[in-house]
Amino acid sequence: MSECEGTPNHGAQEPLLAVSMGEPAGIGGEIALMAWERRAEALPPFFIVGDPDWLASVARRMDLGRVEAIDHPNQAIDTFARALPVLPSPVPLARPSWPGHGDPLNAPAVVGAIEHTVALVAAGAADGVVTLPIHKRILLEGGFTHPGHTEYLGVLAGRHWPDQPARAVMMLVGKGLRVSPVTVHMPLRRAIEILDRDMIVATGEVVARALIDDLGVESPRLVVAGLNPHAGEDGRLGHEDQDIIAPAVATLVSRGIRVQGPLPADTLFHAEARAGYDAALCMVHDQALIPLKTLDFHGGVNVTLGLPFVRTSPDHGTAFALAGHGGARPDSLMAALRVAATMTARRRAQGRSPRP
Ligand SMILES: NC(=O)c1ccc[n+]([C@@H]2O[C@H](COP(=O)([O-])OP(=O)(O)OC[C@H]3O[C@@H](n4cnc5c(N)ncnc54)[C@H](O)[C@@H]3O)[C@@H](O)[C@H]2O)c1
Ligand SMILES: N[C@H](C(=O)O)[C@H](O)COP(=O)(O)O
Repeated sequence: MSECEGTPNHGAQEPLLAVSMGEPAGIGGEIALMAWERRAEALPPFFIVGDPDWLASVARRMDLGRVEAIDHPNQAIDTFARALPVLPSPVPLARPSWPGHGDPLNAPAVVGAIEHTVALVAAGAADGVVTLPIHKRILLEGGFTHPGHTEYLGVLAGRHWPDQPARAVMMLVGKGLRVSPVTVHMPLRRAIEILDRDMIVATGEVVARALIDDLGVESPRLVVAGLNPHAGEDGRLGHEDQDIIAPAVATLVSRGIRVQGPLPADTLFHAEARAGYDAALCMVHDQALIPLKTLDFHGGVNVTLGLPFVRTSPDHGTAFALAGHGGARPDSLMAALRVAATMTARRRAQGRSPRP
């Protein structure tokens, strides 16, 4: 497992990462400033896409870092040496933001920053996207219609790269573990209702491809978790394992992917089990994210696979209770920046980077 320890390639062209501002009332601003203060710890240069006044006020309140507005991403690398660069997003905040008090009226600015960040990468102005956490309920109350970044980034990929079919797949990576949920942000009851063979096969194919191309695993070994207790106990504790998951695994095997399953999920994540595979496909969100966040909450990184561009994120959310109080740790964001830099360097070496 190398993603979280990987150092960026400071070669001829340094990776430059565009970071969307996320929820302004959350901890995103302060962890970005903390990460900038620790830029000497093998962090790639990055700039925030968002509201410069908002970030400057976070910096003043928390006595953290320095902020400098830039007009174009090509100023970011020079600026990064003396201040955290902020490129104004085309959609300004509607109202001033207070730590811990998200405002749905600011949702268009939060979403606008995500959109602009992807547009910059599509235009070749940055290598990859890192997103600061959004607050999903507040965005939904503000009119956003997508349940998370992962789903929306799939839509934006189609908008900017119409000739490159994308299937956005969530993967969380942390020390010794990579997990991908097949169903993501939806009620558990609905996830079980819609789970089908095609979804598992499509997710498995994206994961296997990305492990090779983006994460440097030459011959990936996948495992697929069962859905029911003990993977259904041969149909006595539920039918999905036999009727849906086993046929999906057979299809993946027939397509040349090294994969086993369905395996009982309760015994899939202990140390010896983890040593036996490179990524686990899980059937529902929490089946994947609980083990990852338990093992490596502060080092975990959320990566979106299957896109024409690199996107990573810290594995945590807006942590409203911490915002403005100084207790937030920047570790997961720093890991996300390093993983994005490693992935973009790899894509550049393969001739797959949008940045010339
Ligand atoms: N990438 C993202 O945009 C993302 C990821 C996860 C959750 N979220 C969203 O964030 C919101 C809040 O979610 P939540 O409360 O379930 O999870 P959370 O990750 O915000 O907080 C969970 C716990 O971890 C702590 N914590 C989180 N980040 C920390 C950090 N950097 N340093 C120290 N402690 C930290 C919090 O104080 C809290 O106790 C929700 O709307 C959720 O959807 C967004
Ligand atoms: N499920 C993710 C997690 O808990 O880390 C989180 O909601 C972020 O998802 P997006 O990156 O799709 O917003």
